[in-house]
Amino acid sequence: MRMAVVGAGIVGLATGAGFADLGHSVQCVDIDTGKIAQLSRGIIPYHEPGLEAVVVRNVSAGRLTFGHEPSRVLQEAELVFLTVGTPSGDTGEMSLAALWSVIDRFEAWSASETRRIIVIKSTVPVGTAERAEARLRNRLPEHCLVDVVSIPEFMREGCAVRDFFEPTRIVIGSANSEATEKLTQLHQRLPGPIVATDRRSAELAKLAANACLAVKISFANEIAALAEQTGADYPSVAHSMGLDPRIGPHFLSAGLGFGGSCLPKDARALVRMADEAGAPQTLVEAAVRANAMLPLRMVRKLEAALSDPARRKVTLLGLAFKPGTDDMREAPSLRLIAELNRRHPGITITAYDPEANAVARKLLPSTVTVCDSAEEALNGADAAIVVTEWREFRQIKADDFKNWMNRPIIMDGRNALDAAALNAQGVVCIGVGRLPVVPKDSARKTSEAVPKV
Ligand SMILES: NC(=O)c1ccc[n+]([C@@H]2O[C@H](COP(=O)([O-])OP(=O)(O)OC[C@H]3O[C@@H](n4cnc5c(N)ncnc54)[C@H](O)[C@@H]3O)[C@@H](O)[C@H]2O)c1
Ligand SMILES: O=c1ccn([C@@H]2O[C@H](COP(=O)(O)OP(=O)(O)O[C@H]3O[C@H](CO)[C@@H](O)[C@H](O)[C@H]3O)[C@@H](O)[C@H]2O)c(=O)[nH]1
Repeated sequence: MRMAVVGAGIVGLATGAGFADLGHSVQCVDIDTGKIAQLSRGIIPYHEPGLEAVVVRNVSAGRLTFGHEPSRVLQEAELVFLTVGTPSGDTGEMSLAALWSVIDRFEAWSASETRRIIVIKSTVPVGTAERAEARLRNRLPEHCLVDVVSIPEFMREGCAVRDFFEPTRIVIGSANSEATEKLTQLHQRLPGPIVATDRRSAELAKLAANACLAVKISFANEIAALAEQTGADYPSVAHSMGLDPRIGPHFLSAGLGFGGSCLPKDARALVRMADEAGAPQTLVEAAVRANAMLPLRMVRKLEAALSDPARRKVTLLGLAFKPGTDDMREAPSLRLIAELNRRHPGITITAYDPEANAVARKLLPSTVTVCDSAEEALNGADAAIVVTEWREFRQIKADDFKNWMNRPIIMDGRNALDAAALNAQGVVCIGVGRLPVVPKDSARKTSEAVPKV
């Protein structure tokens, strides 16, 4: 099938390259001409494991091409995926500016051509597919028959390629049975259940799924805080909870909370949309509020372990919003840096991320020194905070921490390190929701357990 993808970002590129790999002829279009120039040379503009190989092999096979003019795609492709960004507006609403700008530029196709299907894959408020179809039908000549369908995307960054080929589910929200049939056939080569539904239900299913994940994470973080206050060990609590199949083990990790370009913005958008619809989402609203407090909570814990932080050097291990990506959109590291600078003006901050350093250097204030290795960042540091649980950080030995740092104090914001082993070897490693470190040779009371230096 001849198809086009408009918006060659994380979703668009994985989708386009994926369908090309399944044998279709795909053109990926983006208004960012720099990005298109890079892609045409086989350069992937961001870190996404496995994507380069799929792009390169399909470009070589002539199945995947790139362009920067969305207006004519309906003349050339019978199926168009819209994967443009839908960022947060000023009050949490989702901005559909990019989506409407694409829809309003589509030119008519000739009367001899078949009906077109436009699939909205971007995450959008409920009712958007209907509005898009009405807008197109108003503007295009009568012979241009078009169906706008919602197939929300559930892939995760860092495993977008795997998630394309092994989706958890494919939700097809359509008002036209022929379109549903065509799209069902198209997706049948992929594993995962196909849910055929209406457009509004598909749109809400996407927003609700991300909001549910956000609520689960905030719940985990609040229980972890309670574990700290009551002397329980949160990872053990999470393990026990997760063994109940009704709860499940996923998305129960406590730490610095959820970031990225999806969970925070989609949860805010759901709250905003729900307020307007008269069905307030108080749980999701609370989850967003609880999440926003976590960086400050981490800084307070650092203050409990380190006197006069303004005169100290603190290292952030990890900057990306999660491992496997160089994406720093709404990364917890950004809020953490802002809190450190706000509460302790003059503090020295160094940072290192295995993949996000280049992005970070463009994004971070000049007060943060982005280093090329963990060793360089940790050199002479008075404390470190594990912000992103990259595997590389688990491999740093206790002796390395002790040799490189001025004081080996690690605030493990993702419970990623082996705290017990590090503590046993003289490194103070303080996790989230964990029992405080009790030095072997003393019977200190809990509140005195971590000596302040
Ligand atoms: N990132 C994810 O893992 C993920 C997963 C599922 C769903 N989503 C949703 O999918 C959508 C896209 O997300 P993303 O992370 O791929 O975004 P992205 O920012 O990586 O990519 C969006 C692309 O759209 C392009 N674009 C913007 N306006 C355009 C226009 N008028 N014409 C052509 N191209 C245009 C941008 O230049 C950019 O390359 C969002 O709605 C997001 O919420 C994202
Ligand atoms: O137990 C957990 C799990 C995740 N996180 C954090 O939550 C954020 C989001 O993680 P994840 O969901 O893995 O990343 P995304 O790539 O943003 O994927 C989410 O957002 C996408 C865009 O909508 C959806 O398609 C995916 O299904 C959904 O998981 C990250 O900051 C993680 O560190 C936690 O704090 N604790």
